[in-house]
Amino acid sequence: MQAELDAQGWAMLPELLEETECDALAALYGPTDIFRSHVVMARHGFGKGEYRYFAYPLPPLVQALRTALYPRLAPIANRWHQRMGMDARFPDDHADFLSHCHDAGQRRPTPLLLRYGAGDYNCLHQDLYGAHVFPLQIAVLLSRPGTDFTGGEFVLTEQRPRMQSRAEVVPLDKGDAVIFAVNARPRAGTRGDHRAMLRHGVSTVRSGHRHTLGIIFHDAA
Ligand SMILES: O=C(O)CCC(=O)C(=O)O
Ligand SMILES: [Fe+2]
Repeated sequence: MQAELDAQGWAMLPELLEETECDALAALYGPTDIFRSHVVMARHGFGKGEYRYFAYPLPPLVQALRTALYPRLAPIANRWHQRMGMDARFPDDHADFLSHCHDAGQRRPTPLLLRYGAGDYNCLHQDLYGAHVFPLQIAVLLSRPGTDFTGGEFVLTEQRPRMQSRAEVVPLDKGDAVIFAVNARPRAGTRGDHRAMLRHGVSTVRSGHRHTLGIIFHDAA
């Protein structure tokens, strides 16, 4: 996972969740008070489809994933920041990082559930919610491609300084996760490291329904 992240700025985590866990998470989607807000993407020009940010306390599985994945990523995040000449460093424990976010006024939870139907899509974007940014995030596909939906591929683009963008499609199956750079990643070049900028999005869903769980490690202002 670490070698792939360093080489391409993203890596797959196959079979992160069981089928039943995916179904249970997708079934949470709806107008209940386990969510703090509801975003209809077309209203903001973000695409078409909708999502809801979880409220605190997060559902136990989401909380457990966020807490358990963070310490595996923090050393990579620290190495990336060093290579990119960025000052921020990340503690080993997610609770410690969150208290820095909270002290800086970034107090609102960012894990989210997304829901797409036929014709929906998610424009290329970056999930930045304030000055504190943990440079890696995770998305888990909760639906089965080819069965629950068609189209709707997870897309990443990378832009190097003064160069054209390159796109990759991440071949996720139900329960698979992708770890990817939130904004910049270090890229080794002939004259040392430089920053490449990543964006992510979802191509148009052709049929059916597609659900995703997003885990972002910084909280929002
Ligand atoms: O639905 C997707 O696969 C993308 C979700 C997303 O933008 C995110 O998790 O930040
Ligand atoms: Fe996103």
